[in-house]
Amino acid sequence: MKIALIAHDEKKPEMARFAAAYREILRGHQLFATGHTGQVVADATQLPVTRFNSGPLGGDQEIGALIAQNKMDLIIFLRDPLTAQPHEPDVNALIRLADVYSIPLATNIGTAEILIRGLNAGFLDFRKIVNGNESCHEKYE
Ligand SMILES: O=C(CO)COP(=O)(O)O
Repeated sequence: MKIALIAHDEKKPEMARFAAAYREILRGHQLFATGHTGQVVADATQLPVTRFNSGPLGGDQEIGALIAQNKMDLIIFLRDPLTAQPHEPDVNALIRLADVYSIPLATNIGTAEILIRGLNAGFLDFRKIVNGNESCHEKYE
């Protein structure tokens, strides 16, 4: 599965603890992240992370583009609800696209815990069917 990990600055320590705690689950998947979060996750886990631009410089939009192409299966986005973000429209756009394409998205650590354990338990296997259908469509186009 393709997993996007994103955290606003105040939530980066929480993301580092989360990624380290669930390293054994995350290592079986492809990890993507906005720029600084990617560095935090890579440092915490020593796992490979594909890093995009930093959020304020377009990283949220880059991940949103992957969602629109059906190339993202799970998003953990630890948002800071107490700090105004200069790129709030980009944050909202990413969350909107996750809703448009029905991609599981956690915006806080409580939901993130449930989704990562659900991933490990196979609850996200429906994504394989969605991805399989995409291949079928490509085959007949
Ligand atoms: O701002 C962000 C998400 O909106 C995160 O960006 P960074 O991971 O580069 O700090």
